[in-house]
Amino acid sequence: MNKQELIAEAAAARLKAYTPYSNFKVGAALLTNDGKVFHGCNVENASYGLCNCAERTAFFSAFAHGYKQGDFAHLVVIGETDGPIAPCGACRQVILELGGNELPVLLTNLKGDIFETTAAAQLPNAFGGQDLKKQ
Ligand SMILES: O=c1ccn([C@H]2C[C@H](O)[C@@H](CO)O2)c(=O)[nH]1
Repeated sequence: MNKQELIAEAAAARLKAYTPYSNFKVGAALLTNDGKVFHGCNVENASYGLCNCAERTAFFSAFAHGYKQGDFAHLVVIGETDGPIAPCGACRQVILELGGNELPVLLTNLKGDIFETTAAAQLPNAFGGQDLKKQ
């Protein structure tokens, strides 16, 4: 699957977003090394703090289907932003741990602006499992 096809998957995922509160729809497409694509969309809730972003939805769905860090080839995220969408801090933390440092991340918008980065580049000096002292 090429980048444009994966962007199209993310755009399709975006249309499934449940956003009665923000009306801001985000889509994600997470490609696995064996060629499967997991869709993610943001899913909101009247209890605002329970809203889940598109990026985390995609990763959690992939993990629920048995995929794990090392199994992913590419993440694409799309939203209706002026420039390429910028994942929130919580998602950067999750993308890094579940996707791994080197995971290529393509951020885009409905106009086709593209920013290509990696999971680690999106969260410098990250907190991680290595920081947790074993008791
Ligand atoms: O990268 C992003 C940024 C925001 N949102 C969602 C969270 C919330 O539902 C809405 C507004 O913040 O957009 C995402 O899903 N991904």
